[in-house]
Amino acid sequence: MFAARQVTSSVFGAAQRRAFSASAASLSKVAVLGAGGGIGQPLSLLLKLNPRVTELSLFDIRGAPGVAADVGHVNTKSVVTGYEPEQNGGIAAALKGAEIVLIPAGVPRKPGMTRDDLFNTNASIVRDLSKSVAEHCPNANILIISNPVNSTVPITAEVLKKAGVYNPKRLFGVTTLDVVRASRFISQHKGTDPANENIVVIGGHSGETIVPLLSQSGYNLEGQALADYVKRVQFGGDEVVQAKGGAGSATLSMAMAGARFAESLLKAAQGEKGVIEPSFVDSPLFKDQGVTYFSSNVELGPEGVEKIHPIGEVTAHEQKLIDVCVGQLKGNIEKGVKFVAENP
Ligand SMILES: NC(=O)C1=CN([C@@H]2O[C@H](COP(=O)(O)OP(=O)(O)OC[C@H]3O[C@@H](n4cnc5c(N)ncnc54)[C@H](O)[C@@H]3O)[C@@H](O)[C@H]2O)C=CC1
Ligand SMILES: O=C([O-])CC(=O)C(=O)O
Repeated sequence: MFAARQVTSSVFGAAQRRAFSASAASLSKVAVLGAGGGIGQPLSLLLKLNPRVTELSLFDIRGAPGVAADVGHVNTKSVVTGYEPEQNGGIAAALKGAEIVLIPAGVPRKPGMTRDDLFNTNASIVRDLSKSVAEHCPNANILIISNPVNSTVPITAEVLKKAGVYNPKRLFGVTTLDVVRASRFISQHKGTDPANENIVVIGGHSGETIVPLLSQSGYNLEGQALADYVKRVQFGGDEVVQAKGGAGSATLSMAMAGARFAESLLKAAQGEKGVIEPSFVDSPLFKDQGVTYFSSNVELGPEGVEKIHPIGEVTAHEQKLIDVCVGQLKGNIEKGVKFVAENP
């Protein structure tokens, strides 16, 4: 459905659905926590369209059963169930047997806010949902969408560690949207087909922690053009927040990015080789500088993270961006770890 490098109109292709359902013998339950929200709804729809998903479990503190009833009428085979805390067995039933759990639960930004301004509300939401994951589906792949991702991923890791079920290969901060944007923006600049662009983006998921490595795709923008491009990738989220004027942040492009990541995990779980996605994971790349999580290209396999790719060659300008990123990330990660230590 979604190629890691491109999305095609084959999302609706009957022939492809038949081919997948023949090959996708395994049962794949996918759960969305926060399914009633701006991201959760279109994400649920895209997952319903994915023939690799056999069961779709939609949980929210409000609204998920309605979304499930609606999405459940789409004529694909997967079974959809909606859950609220006191309905259909609540979060325990929603999570039981899940292979992938996507978490877009939490508040979005309004103009003038940074992602870190969401910490006070979203940290406890992610902590509590992570406790439920630890209890009900500790072996699932966990995809954290809720912001600030640079801190919410460490929060989930700390919760899983406390529960004795932390598997660094199965925890992913979703930074796919940064690559989607970086690829789209360069295609607009150069007049190329965005489907053929796959700009490497590393670091984290907020402002200056987002580092596009344009040189690795053979592009050499310079001066103001380079500065403008980097700024647009780093602050692409703000562009949407401003345009929505208080009604939230990116939801549709994020749903596409989340669905693409889930599709890549399912492909890898079903034996496909060479599936690569960028993701914010427990990473050795900058551990010597105290940065325990970092986003870079990650090869996925049946066990989750199979290989973390090295950063590779960078220009002097990109190195400066990385230095700024690493300094900021360290603080974001420590904030998440400290939160769980002080608020278990
Ligand atoms: N990683 C990324 O690239 C991106 C992340 N985001 C983040 O995703 C999050 C969600 O954004 P939207 O969907 O636009 O927000 P939204 O407010 O439209 O939806 C959030 C949903 O979460 C639900 N929720 C709240 N607490 C919950 C709990 N304890 N359990 C289950 N559900 C709960 C709400 O009821 C609501 O339906 C935000 O934190 C936003 O910043 C947004 C865009 C991109
Ligand atoms: O900007 C935001 O707050 C939402 C987000 O993470 C993005 O769009 O990349």
